[in-house]
Amino acid sequence: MTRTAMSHKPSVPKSVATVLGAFNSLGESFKGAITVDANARITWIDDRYCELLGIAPDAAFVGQPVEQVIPHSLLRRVVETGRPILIDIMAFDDKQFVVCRLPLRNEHGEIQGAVGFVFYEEIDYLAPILEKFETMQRQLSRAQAALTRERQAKYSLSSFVGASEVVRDLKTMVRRYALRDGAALILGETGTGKELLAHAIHQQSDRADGPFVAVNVAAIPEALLEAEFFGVAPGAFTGADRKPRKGKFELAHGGTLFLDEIGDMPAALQAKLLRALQEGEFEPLGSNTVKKVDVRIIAATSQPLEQKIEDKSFRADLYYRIAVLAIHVPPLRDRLDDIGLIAEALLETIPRPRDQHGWVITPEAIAQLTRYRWPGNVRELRNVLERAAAMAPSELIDVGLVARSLPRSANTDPTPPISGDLSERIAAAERSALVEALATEDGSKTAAARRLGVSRSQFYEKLKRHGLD
Ligand SMILES: Nc1ncnc2c1ncn2[C@@H]1O[C@H](COP(=O)(O)OP(=O)(O)OP(=O)(O)O)[C@@H](O)[C@H]1O
Repeated sequence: MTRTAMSHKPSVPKSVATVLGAFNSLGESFKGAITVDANARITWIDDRYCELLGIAPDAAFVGQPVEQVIPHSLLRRVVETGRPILIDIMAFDDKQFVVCRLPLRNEHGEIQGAVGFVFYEEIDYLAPILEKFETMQRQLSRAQAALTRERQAKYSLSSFVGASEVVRDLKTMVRRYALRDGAALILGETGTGKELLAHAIHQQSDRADGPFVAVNVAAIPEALLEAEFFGVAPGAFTGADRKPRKGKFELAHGGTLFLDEIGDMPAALQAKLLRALQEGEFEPLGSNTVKKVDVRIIAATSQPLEQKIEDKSFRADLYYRIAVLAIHVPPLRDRLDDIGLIAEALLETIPRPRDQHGWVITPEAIAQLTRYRWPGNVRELRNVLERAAAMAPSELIDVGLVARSLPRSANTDPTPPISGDLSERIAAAERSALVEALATEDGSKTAAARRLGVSRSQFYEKLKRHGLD
């Protein structure tokens, strides 16, 4: 139907007239009706509804999209889905009305349009429905507020504990990258704090007020990944799971999408992600219309992506797109100076027995922690401390407790705790450095010597002196 100004008053469609007669008998409670055509353009509005909407009955509304006259109308949904909305509540000013929307079909069952009826009911039997509606509205806004809080970044840069030089450099880089809006890639072993840094980048960026949405690519079954990322359009599936839902991309609109373990992303999804990054748009599953989004991607991986590019399991073009801002998080064994600070910060978060003030970790216990290689990094450190805390008879975490909480392999190193006079302490520190360098370099003496800045022969001589050869 074309948009025509109304020169004469349109008449009630025949199919509506009978129902209208019945509703008219409700008297004051019936507030009117409206009909639209198959394109959701208004074909008729009854006088009482015009009055309610505050428009003149002879206004030029015929032919206009229904939302232009009634912004929250759902009649378009009824013509598009062919499904009635038998009962609903719609607000006008400070009053709430009960509305009923039905599709109108021709004799072949084809959708011709829809009709909406409006009731205002002060009599008692609608009060429970309205009350329930208001309660649900309240619960919904509480749940939405909780969800918004949940989607805010949980950590700031100060949550990443550490004062060593590598960590200070890392934080400087994170601050710099936070101010740029491009995709970023965080690389590092498992448990090094990559997710924590992604939160921090978001929190320091102009997107801090927007959502922070995290997806662990490796944790989602491949068959569900696309729907999880890009959402599902209405009617995309005919099976049980046919509910339309938003994907993480859309949920992150205006904010940051953190893709953990991006190296595990299947090839087909990599192509879609690349397009979404390049064009800022994507198609939900089962839809042929594109959605535009404004999302910053921060990806993380503990796998060597270059190797995956070589064996063709990761797209080079996607890698170059996300690796423009690349951050390498060093493993914990490369920042052992920070272990005391990190351990103390982690202990603060471990519940302590009721009558204690707080955990106290002894210097010897910290020294013991620095002798381990930490393949699971800070996450493993937390586990070890939790184990020690669980065994502790008091608030004191001492070297014995730590030794018992470390994996058995860690305790095979017979390095004594650092104590005694200065020469003994220097000797113990040297021994510890030798063990540590060897562990970091996977037993390679040449690399360990280089790491410590001594010649190979000096290194061998020291190993011998400490009984480590
Ligand atoms: N420097 C740090 N200071 C304090 N806590 C840290 C630090 N680094 C990591 N953590 C804590 O260690 C745990 C693991 O960190 P996170 O999940 O960020 O690591 P990740 O590198 O993303 O791990 P994965 O690769 O396995 O996903 C978290 O509880 C985190 O809060």
